[in-house]
Amino acid sequence: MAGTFLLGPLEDGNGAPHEMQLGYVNDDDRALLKVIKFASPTSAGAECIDPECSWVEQWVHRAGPRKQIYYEPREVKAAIVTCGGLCPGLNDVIRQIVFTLEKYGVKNIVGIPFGYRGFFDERLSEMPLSRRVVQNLNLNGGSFLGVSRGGGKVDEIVDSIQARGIDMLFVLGGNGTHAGANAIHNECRRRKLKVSVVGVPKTIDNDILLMDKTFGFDTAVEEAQRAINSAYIEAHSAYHGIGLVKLMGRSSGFITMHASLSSGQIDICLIPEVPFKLDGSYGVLQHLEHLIRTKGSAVICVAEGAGQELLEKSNATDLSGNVILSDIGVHIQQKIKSYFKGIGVHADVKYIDPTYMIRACRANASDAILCTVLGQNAVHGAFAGFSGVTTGICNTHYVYLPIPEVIATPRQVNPNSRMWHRCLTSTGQPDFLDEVNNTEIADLVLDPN
Ligand SMILES: Nc1ncnc2c1ncn2[C@@H]1O[C@H](COP(=O)(O)OP(=O)(O)OP(=O)(O)O)[C@@H](O)[C@H]1O
Ligand SMILES: O=P(O)(O)OC[C@H]1O[C@](O)(CO)[C@@H](O)[C@@H]1O
Ligand SMILES: [Mg+2]
Repeated sequence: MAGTFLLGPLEDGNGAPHEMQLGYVNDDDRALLKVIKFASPTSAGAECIDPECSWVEQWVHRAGPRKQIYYEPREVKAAIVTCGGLCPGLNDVIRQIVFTLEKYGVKNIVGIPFGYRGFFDERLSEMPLSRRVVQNLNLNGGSFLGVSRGGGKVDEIVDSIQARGIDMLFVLGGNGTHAGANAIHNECRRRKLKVSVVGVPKTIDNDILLMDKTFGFDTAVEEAQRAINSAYIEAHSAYHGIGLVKLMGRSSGFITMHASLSSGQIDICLIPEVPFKLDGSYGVLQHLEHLIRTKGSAVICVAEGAGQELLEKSNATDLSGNVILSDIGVHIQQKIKSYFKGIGVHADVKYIDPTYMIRACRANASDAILCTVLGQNAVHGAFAGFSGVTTGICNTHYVYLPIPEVIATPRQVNPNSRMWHRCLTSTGQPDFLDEVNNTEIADLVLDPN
């Protein structure tokens, strides 16, 4: 059921609509996924398939509107769902999906409330969406539709999709949400349902593979700097002041690394990807003592997933099965206090945990643009007949990627990358490991993951 997509209500000189001849993406357009040819596996940030670092060209579908579309817009029912934790820009993406669907001529657009839960909790009703409803959503953080974790069997969700007559499902979420979206896509295929399931990756953690970044990340970094700046001011205004800021990042330290770099106020940056020890020689506490004795103050930025091996495990999980982490921020705060008490040196520790404040704010300008492009491309992808894909930006180009490829593992900071080395140069911190563990660094350097 292919048709022609008119690019908006453009008018000729006489006020009559006309068809845009340019501006479409050709189905065979591709973007190159990797753009560096590494000469050696030891080269900074290298990702190699063999010791020679053989060059493998990997191409992905270019995103954007196609001249031929797969659905008849007036017959389409489209649904949007937002799952997982909050992220700046969710409302911007919802808004752009609705705008773009309406441009195609889709009339039947609904929001599924509170994540996947909205598909199976009978107390929750779908929300009709239109330009009028979503017009000002971008002015606020959060999700207009609500979010949730956990629950819902894929079978039941697909039963619900079938019963509601949904043709296009736009799924905004992180790794877990995308795993769900892929399972929904597979089940729809198994039942031979003509449903396009298209993802838009959402995560302040920036932990989705293959993409330059995910929406919400820039805003999170910018907001994190406010907390870092407060910690810096507190630390520098106190006698032997130590500021400690904990930021989100369950398994990836991107927010912590980028906020540390951009603020320029961090002396010690701790992320999940790089092991460290607190006690003993080469430990964080000893370096902190050195900073207090030489500079008089210090600021530490730690990702929530860092140093988990130093803490007692709770083994508890959230509703989605994600491990509930022990609080590394509180732990470090206590360790600093008792260390300085033990050596008889005054230390004034101020601990700031801005995590939810960072996640709940509205998107900044650069994320607002990214959300606009991703939201619009999600709709173009569905109309092109794609399913089981997600939208992203790779090497500055907008593309569609198969969901399994981007969620195979969480994307992590490569400790051998130039960016981590820039961070170390900026903070001036040493490696917080003793000689025995220094072999672990060598392992990390050679491991592209
Ligand atoms: N493997 C899976 N198959 C089907 N559904 C899943 C799977 N993993 C997670 N989900 C569902 O996806 C939704 C979101 O998952 P989760 O809470 O892990 O958030 P997320 O999308 O990873 O976002 P965040 O980055 O905020 O953690 C939940 O409703 C969860 O039940
Ligand atoms: O407290 P919640 O809502 O489960 O979310 C916390 C999680 O959200 C994330 O930011 C991902 O969205 C993780 O880094 C963090 O562990
Ligand atoms: Mg997740």
